[in-house]
Order: sequence, then C-alpha cells, then structure tokens
Amino acid sequence: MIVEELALPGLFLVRPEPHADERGFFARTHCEEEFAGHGLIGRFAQSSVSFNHRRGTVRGMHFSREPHAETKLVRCTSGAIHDAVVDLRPGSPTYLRTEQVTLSARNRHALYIPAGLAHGFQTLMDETEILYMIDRPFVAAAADGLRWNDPAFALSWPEPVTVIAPRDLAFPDWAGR
Ligand SMILES: Cc1cn([C@H]2C[C@H](O)[C@@H](COP(=O)(O)OP(=O)(O)O[C@H]3O[C@@H](C)C(=O)[C@@H](O)[C@H]3O)O2)c(=O)[nH]c1=O
Repeated sequence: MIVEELALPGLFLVRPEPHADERGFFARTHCEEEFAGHGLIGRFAQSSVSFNHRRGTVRGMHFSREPHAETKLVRCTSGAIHDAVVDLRPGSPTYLRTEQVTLSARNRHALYIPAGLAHGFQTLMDETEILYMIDRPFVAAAADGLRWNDPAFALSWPEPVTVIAPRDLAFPDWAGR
C-alpha cells in the first residue's frame, strides 16, 4: 500500500499496490500494523455500505460531535465518487480548508479521514457503492453536518445534484454556528 498524507494534516490517501499475475491481482487494502506506522488508527469497530441509485447523488457533509467523532476509511467498490472533506478541527493549521479527491472502483483508492473533518460525496455514476470502515459505534445524537453548498466553503461539485436527503439540504449556514 502507498499511504500518502494530503494537504490537510492527518488526511491520507491509501492506494493498493497490486501483485499481478495471469489470474488478476492481489492487493492489501488496509493493514493495522502499517497504518500504525503512519500514526493512523488501524482497528475499526464497524463497516457500513452506502448504495446510491443515481449519478449526481450527494450525501453529506457529515461529522460527529465529540466525544463520538469518527475516524473513517472510505472506498468506492462500485462506480465512482467525487469525495470531499472540510477541516473542522479548531486550532488546526488548515481549519476550514477543504480537500476533494476521486475514489472509484477502478482506481481502488481509499481516503482515511481523521476525526474532526466533515465528509461528503457526489456519485459520478449510477449504482455507485461506498464501503466505510469506522473506528467506533455510530451515535445518532452526535451526528451533525454542513450543507453541501454552504457559502463558507469553496466546495465544487462536478455534476448537477440529482438526489439529496432533506436533512442534508436543511443544515444551517456554518457562519454563526
Ligand atoms: C451513518 C449511519 C446511519 N445509520 C442509520 C441512520 C439512518 O436511519 C440511516 C441513514 O443514515 P444517513 O441518512 O445519515 O446516511 P448517510 O447520509 O449515507 O450518512 C453517511 O454519509 C456520509 C457522507 C458519511 O461520511 C457517513 O459517515 C455517514 O454519515 O442509517 C446507522 O444506523 N449507522 C450509521 O453509521
């Protein structure tokens, strides 16, 4: 695996290194020991899948409030997504800065998202599926979010938004929170 830190501290892109032969290839996608070597959490309490019928679907931008802030490893197992994060860690040198990457079944990249970042994505293909590994149990009362088009953030979305949950549309402006 190639584990590469991106522009936000603690945010990592994880790329498998295939061992190829005539059958296809084998590649590690996650390794507790190797993650620990990069200072990352490598043990996850739960996995979840997100299936999306339509291209252009937006989910997010979600985060969990302390003491339930989640660290997530996100990969796309079918189709493709434009994935986005916002740094909400007070005191971070990149506070309120964003990062966006493409994750696809084809590139097999995963994004390691540390606690304190908001996360969301837009599907780039129909029938897109996401696999999450999350370091702790989900606590609904701690779940919160930012609006996908909040003017406080320069998030760009490559497609017209076709489907979005009412809850995600209703997150208030970040300014004043
Ligand atoms: C996130 C989550 C939801 N649920 C339940 C709550 C609800 O009834 C149903 C659907 O939840 P949501 O509408 O929040 O699902 P969704 O909008 O897909 O939420 C996800 O969005 C992306 C952007 C993330 O980063 C994820 O961590 C998660 O927040 O599933 C769980 O049981 N466990 C979980 O971990």
